[in-house]
Amino acid sequence: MRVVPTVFRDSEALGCVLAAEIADEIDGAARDGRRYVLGCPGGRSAHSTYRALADEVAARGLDLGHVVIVMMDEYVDRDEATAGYRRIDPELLHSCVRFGRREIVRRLGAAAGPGRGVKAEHFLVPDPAEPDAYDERIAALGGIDLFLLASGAGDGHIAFNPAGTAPDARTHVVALPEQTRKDNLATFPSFRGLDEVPRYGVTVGIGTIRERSKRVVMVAHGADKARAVGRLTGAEHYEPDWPATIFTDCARPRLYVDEVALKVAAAPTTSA
Ligand SMILES: N[C@@H]1[C@@H](O)[C@H](O)[C@@H](COP(=O)(O)O)O[C@@H]1O
Repeated sequence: MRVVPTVFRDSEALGCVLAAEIADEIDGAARDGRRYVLGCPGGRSAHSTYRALADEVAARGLDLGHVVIVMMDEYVDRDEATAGYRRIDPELLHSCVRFGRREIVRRLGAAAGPGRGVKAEHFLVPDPAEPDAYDERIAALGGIDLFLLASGAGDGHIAFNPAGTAPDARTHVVALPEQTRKDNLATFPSFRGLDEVPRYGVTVGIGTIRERSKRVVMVAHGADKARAVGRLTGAEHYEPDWPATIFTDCARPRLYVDEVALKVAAAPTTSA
């Protein structure tokens, strides 16, 4: 279905509203004695939400012992000798594991207080050595209560699913297209050039996102996401050349954008 965007003044305002929604859901799950499973991207899109969520956790005195964080992807190295894959060193500045530990788990843990943060065993990352296990784990958790989603700026990748991904794809290893790797230069400014961006990733599949999410919020802000916002607002169903459009086929989809991204998306294009 076509999703009408909810428009915010800027990424900070967006993050505050989305964080309050997540805090309500975390609180509601705790009262019902349920776990709460949050799907998370690395990168810039949800950063303001993670920051604002820490403020909510502190202000409300939330205990996060029932919260499970499901990271959507990670870069991997290919071992040419064995043709096997393994996650990159989690200490590298562009590691999604590093991002998740610092910007989500540690930040929320500091806000919650000692013994009240997300438990170490509740921080999940796909393993390229056994990608199927990630789907099984997510299914065993009962699915994902809320999957926060982001779109690649230049090619519409979602998690690391490239253009042309089958709509029923499960967690899998991908060779990253050049445009995805270029997009990631902006996502992780620690990269000094394209050669430093890894060539492989492990990612939740598009089918995993669609079938296992109870609701999704696609987040896009900033002028460089204008093309993404144009595609995301224009799609009724999954369009394989812009994989992030899968969010339109997910349960209870929402699209949160900022004024700049929407304004640039709506501006007439000029030709030379
Ligand atoms: N591996 C990350 C994804 O997890 C993220 O969703 C995407 C968008 O990042 P940004 O929000 O910075 O544009 O970038 C990378 O591909």
